[in-house]
Amino acid sequence: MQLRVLGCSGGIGGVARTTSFLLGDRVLVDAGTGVGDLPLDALCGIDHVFLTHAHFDHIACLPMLLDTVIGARRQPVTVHALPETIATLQVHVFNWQLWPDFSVIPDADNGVLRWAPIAVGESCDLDGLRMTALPAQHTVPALGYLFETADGAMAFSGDSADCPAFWGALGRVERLRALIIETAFSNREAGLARVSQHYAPETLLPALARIDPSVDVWLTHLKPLDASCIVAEARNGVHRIAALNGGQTLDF
Ligand SMILES: Nc1ncnc2c1ncn2[C@@H]1O[C@@H]2COP(=O)(O)O[C@H]2[C@H]1O
Repeated sequence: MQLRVLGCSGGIGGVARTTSFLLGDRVLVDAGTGVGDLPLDALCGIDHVFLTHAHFDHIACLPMLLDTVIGARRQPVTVHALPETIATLQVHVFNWQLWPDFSVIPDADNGVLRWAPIAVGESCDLDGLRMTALPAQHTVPALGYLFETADGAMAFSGDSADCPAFWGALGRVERLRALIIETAFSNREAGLARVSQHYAPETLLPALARIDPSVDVWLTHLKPLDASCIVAEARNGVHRIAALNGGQTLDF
């Protein structure tokens, strides 16, 4: 299966788009601003959205995606997320003030938006792709995800500060090919990384020591002003470590 990076930046400006990955044709992971670059037929083909958390940079395009595709959908778009994330979006986004409640549009029995609560450790099987919710540690309830096919597995941290349970879960994964790990801040912004619950290289490197050297490490959610500095600080001489880029594809 192919993962296509629609967006992976920790900010905006120029070609930067915020977090969203397309797995195959039907599954979206997060719905940041990168979703808006997809052609209309690709938008209409999205059946599942897996959200890591409710922050704006990860959900910005979800409301407009639903409004755009409603006329082409025979089945709802299923949005998988923690119950707390769903509650936040129901109260603060799909509240008829910021945006209409698409879970009851066109009518209450046939909403184009279907909420599907998911818990840490829970899996969802979709045509040869297994999605498993992984623990994360952020300022709001958050998840990472494990993507598995018959060929291999890839893990995504979502937005997170150091999370021993995440690394523990990865230790039990067979055929882990790649890790997409957020490293939002450089070491000189370590204080901000701490309060906003993100990695900086100084907190990432000790955790990475637990990961087999054969696993490719892709850094994501880099704050644009510090991106090159973050990558330089994160190189550990053990793993292949590089910044994820918008438009890039990864096979797993
Ligand atoms: N005190 C703070 N707590 C949380 N986020 C903050 C704070 N100050 C600045 N931020 C920024 O707000 C952003 C919200 O989204 P992120 O978690 O991706 O990254 C966060 C930081 O860049």
